[in-house]
Amino acid sequence: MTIEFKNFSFRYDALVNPTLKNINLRIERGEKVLIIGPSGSGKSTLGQCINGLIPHSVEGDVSGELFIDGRRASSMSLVQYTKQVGTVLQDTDSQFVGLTVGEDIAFALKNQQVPVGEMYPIVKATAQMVELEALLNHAPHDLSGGQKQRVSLAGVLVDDIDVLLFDEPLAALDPKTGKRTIEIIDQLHRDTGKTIIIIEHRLEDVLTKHVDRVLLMDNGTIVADTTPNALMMSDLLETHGIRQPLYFSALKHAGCVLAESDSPAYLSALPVERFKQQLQGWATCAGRIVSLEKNDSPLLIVDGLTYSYDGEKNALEDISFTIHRGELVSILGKNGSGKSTITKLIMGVLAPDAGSIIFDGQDFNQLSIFKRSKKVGVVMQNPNHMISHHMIMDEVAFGLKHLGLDELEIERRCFEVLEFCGLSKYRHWPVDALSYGQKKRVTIASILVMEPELLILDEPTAGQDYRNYTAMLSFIKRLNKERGVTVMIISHDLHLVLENTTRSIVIADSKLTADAPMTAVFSQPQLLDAANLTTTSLYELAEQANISDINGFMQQFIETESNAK
Ligand SMILES: Nc1ncnc2c1ncn2[C@@H]1O[C@H](COP(=O)(O)OP(=O)(O)OP(=O)(O)O)[C@@H](O)[C@H]1O
Ligand SMILES: Nc1ncnc2c1ncn2[C@@H]1O[C@H](COP(=O)(O)OP(=O)(O)OP(=O)(O)O)[C@@H](O)[C@H]1O
Repeated sequence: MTIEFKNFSFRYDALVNPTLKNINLRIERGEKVLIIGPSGSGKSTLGQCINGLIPHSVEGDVSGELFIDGRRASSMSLVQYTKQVGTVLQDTDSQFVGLTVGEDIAFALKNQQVPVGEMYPIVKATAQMVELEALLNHAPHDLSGGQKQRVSLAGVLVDDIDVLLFDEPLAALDPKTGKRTIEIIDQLHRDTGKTIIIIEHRLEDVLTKHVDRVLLMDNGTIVADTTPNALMMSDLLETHGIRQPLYFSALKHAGCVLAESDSPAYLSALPVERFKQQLQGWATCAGRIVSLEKNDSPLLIVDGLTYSYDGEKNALEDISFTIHRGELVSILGKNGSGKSTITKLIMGVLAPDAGSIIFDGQDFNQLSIFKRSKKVGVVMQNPNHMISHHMIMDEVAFGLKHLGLDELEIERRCFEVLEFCGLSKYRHWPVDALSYGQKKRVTIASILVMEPELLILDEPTAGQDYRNYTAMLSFIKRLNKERGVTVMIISHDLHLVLENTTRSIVIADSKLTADAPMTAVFSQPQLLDAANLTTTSLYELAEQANISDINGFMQQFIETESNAK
């Protein structure tokens, strides 16, 4: 099945200017295409044109033509689209139709009129692919963020359709599941010859497997349509604010000169042997040992925390850790290991079955949710779960209004935070008119504006492009350094954790498995494996180049990068 856009433009009804401008693009049957680009550049909008949500569910003006398999898309019904294009959306919550995980996966099979007797083994095998078999009888809405994403992934894997569209499939997945997902998609592509379209910010993770073409979007247009290797050799990533893969940056820092024929887009294919000496030379400049500064000022002491949702299986088991004033700590772990549950217990949304939470010397279990929320600000994973106002400014100002501050002060603080979060030009916009990544920044702004003592960020960079990611992290770091806000980041983003936090707390299968400086965590493959984390491409590069002090190599990289900013 071919997809062809001819002089295609689209303008959302709510907006004055078109979001897609004069798109000319042909995707052949069986191609595997990656779409990258800054937040708000129009990637999801293009995806929605391919799966028919535009014009069937979203209103706006279309001009030009879109042909699906030679057929004019404007004459197709939504049902006709869904028979040809399967989608995994960025916001999985809006995608569930079944009461249980099993039903949800089976839904596509029902549509394909597969006999009930044949459904069960197919559902089970698909659930196994994405490690969901133990959750088949659970309600999708009771799952963790990453587990939900696996359910929608399984839903399209069983679909017998020609084109599979993945809109940020990795955003909520733990690194190992993310890697596995890319492998599954690749296998599916090779076995079935389906057309695969992946929209993703995590370029490096998608490129662990072959991709035929990369489309780079910016400001509603396709600014490059090229191969991954050619992309890497160009300055397009830098120009459009997209992060290069870590190993690629490290090679450049070490002065290695790469050519397109070296397959720079794929670490597995790179002739690392040739660069060994240079990398080793660069690594020996490092040789620092990172140790944490002693900090004797505990802010949050979690002791023996245990919680079960169903009274049978513990979602958290005897978790103890201390966060000191002024620290920037990360919490890492598998999907469903209990990370968000810790936040819910700290905030008082859930009460622990056992254990205590002491904040600034006070027993938090004795305080109301409201009192806790004045001290601890939480930014949840899914922005659509947090936003309750129609207009952006109202959303950000809400908490301050509740505190009874005067209008001018509210406006000043909101503006400052919106500016920091790269949102000031949108402040009078409705929230609905924002992309997912932009909405995420609104939720961060609405919490930051309250100036909490402890800020808990659940996946702050999911769905963010590198420019916004860097701006936001430098804001968080400034808050941390200059205003002394203590920060706890729950994340699957290993780059973020490695480069921005000093200590990592690792949870695996409801238990705490490590609490150590992050470079120490990242140089222990076994520990990472148990928590479904992966080694980063920096680690892999260092290993392939026989570098003995991998910890030092990573530290050297982090310092070089932060000096370059
Ligand atoms: N439902 C909508 N109504 C009005 N405008 C919208 C709507 N959805 C998106 N937009 C606008 O279209 C622009 C592009 O959004 P889109 O979701 O396609 O970007 P994206 O490249 O996928 O971004 P991200 O990486 O942040 O998800 C956004 O700046 C936003 O203003
Ligand atoms: N409301 C709920 N009802 C029942 N079980 C739940 C509920 N919320 C979460 N769980 C279960 O508790 C466990 C821990 O979930 P939690 O959301 O804390 O995981 P997480 O580490 O934050 O995962 P992710 O990385 O996917 O966000 C999971 O197995 C999940 O299925």
